[in-house]
Amino acid sequence: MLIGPRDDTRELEQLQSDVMDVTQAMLALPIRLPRTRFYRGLQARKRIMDALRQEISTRRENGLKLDHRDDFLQTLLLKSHMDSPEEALTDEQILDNILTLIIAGQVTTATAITWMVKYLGDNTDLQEKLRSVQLDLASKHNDAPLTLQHLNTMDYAYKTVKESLRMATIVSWFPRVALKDCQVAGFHIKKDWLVNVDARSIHYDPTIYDSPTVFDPSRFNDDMKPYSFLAFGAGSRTCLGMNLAKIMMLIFLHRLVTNFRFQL
Ligand code: HEM
Repeated sequence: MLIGPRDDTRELEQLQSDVMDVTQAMLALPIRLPRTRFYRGLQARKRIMDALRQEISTRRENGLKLDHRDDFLQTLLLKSHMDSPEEALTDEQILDNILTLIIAGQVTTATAITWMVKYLGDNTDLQEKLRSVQLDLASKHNDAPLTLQHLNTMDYAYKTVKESLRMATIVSWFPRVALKDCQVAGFHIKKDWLVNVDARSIHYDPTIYDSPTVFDPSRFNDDMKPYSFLAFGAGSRTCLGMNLAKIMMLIFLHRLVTNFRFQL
């Protein structure tokens, strides 16, 4: 989707391991010494950028318009090719955009799906209920390939996705800098203070969610308090890939429960 399918398995494995190293470095102490997690992340980032640079130059050599790839890198390249020089993205900006989307979208979604499988494996009664709803939907759709319209009818599955995201809280906190003195819920916050929004604590707050440690998709039958569900953040920095992630999780869930029965 971002840079098209990779033909070379070794290249793909290297990319996956590099993405993992960059992700882990983001949570490491910033010590630039060989063998540290941070240093490994920097090296991995450089390898990813070099590989992407190589990909860009190959596509340019092949002639962008003749190279009929249907992925995000191609879209950015074609756009920068057609834009006026002042508006066009530089290669470095294109590379940064692709790397951001790989890092922000890959491990988050994979981790969210893994937790969803675990919660359903632990709660086989809910899994059974979901299976029956999804099989019923599949038969109504005559087992046709899934479309957005189909996904929009998957109410219980969507609540299962949300409940998994609440309990797993993949991005646990969002660091911010206060731009001016302000008050939040009676607390005085001074300009330049570092503030952490603790999404996990909100997701497990019993005054917001009844029995917060219980996996219960039906809790989302009721209207929610504003800012009580922060799996994708909130406000102007809300996750850019939120809808894509929800779609990927829904499709995975549908395929999983309509084909397998599992327990952990
Ligand atoms: C289940 C999967 C995902 C979760 C839980 C998730 C979570 C988040 C959260 C909490 C933020 C806000 C961070 C903050 O406010 O500091 C965020 C931002 C972002 N996410 Fe996601 N994300 C997911 C999937 C994706 C995907 C699939 C993509 C793209 C392909 C993506 C791209 C981004 C980008 C670009 C931002 C930064 C937005 C900005 O700062 O303007 N995410 N994500």
